[in-house]
Amino acid sequence: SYVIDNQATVTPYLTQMQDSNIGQTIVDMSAFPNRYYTTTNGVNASNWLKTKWQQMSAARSDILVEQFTHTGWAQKSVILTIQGTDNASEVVVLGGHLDSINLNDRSEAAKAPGADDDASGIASLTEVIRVMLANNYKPRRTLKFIGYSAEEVGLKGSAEIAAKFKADNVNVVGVMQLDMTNYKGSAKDIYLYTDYTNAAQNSFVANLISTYLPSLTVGNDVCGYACSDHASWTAQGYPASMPFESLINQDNPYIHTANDTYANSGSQALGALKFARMAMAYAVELGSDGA
Ligand SMILES: N[C@H](Cc1ccc(I)cc1)C(=O)NO
Ligand SMILES: [Zn+2]
Ligand SMILES: [Zn+2]
Repeated sequence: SYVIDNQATVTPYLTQMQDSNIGQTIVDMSAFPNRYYTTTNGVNASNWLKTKWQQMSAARSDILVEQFTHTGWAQKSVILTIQGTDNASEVVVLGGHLDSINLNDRSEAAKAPGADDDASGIASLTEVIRVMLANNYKPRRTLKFIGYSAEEVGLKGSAEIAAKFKADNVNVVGVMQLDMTNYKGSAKDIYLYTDYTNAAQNSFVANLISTYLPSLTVGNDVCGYACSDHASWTAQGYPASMPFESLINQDNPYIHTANDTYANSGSQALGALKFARMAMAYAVELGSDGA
């Protein structure tokens, strides 16, 4: 249910979240020459994320980090699962994509740092995981953090994963997509996209922001097409939301080029921290619900 009743847990977690950690993850992840879904660098970036999440969660026997092998390309998606305690059959998904693209060069040596698109989203999710683990948080529902492969070439990774979840009858009660969280292109802080998403969950996310992050301003917009991995989940009938950094006509001009760098996001991660905190509130409020 969309009742907000975990302030005692969420509020202290939010204060522990740090932009410096998010910034470091963006720097580390955008150091790969590219993360394109068919290159060696792309495969290495996936393995790097798996190892990072595995090392973070090594002490927790209720946490599994695995890679999802896709059909027809080498770069795997990465899934970190925190098994729920007494309502584990209900699943909450938070995702971002780990691949990147340079539209002018798809070769092995292409420069596609993808700092904002979408190292920022992965870094935001990683800070959520870090603070949850630092506090030994144990959700009642199962939480799945997913770094999708091959988003840039038609949401291929999330399409396969969402279809598999549906085929396996997984009861996903909510999905949040973080794709581009660190470039402030518009006046407001967070824009909830209303197409290819779920209206009721979007209202819940807006309520989470006004409850936990009252200084942040919220807007709405539409993509007009299936603009990120949330659309793969919506296509399978699951409720998804896509909080985004800007209005569609003011999106980061550097994406999909060699210039999507941390420096061109202002060499800061205060923007991504806002999204990380929103994601934390979403994950704990939904994750803490019993059957
Ligand atoms: N198409 C998306 C970028 C993108 C997503 C939403 C909006 I609004 C504008 C641009 C993409 O490249 N995701 O990786
Ligand atoms: Zn993206
Ligand atoms: Zn992109």
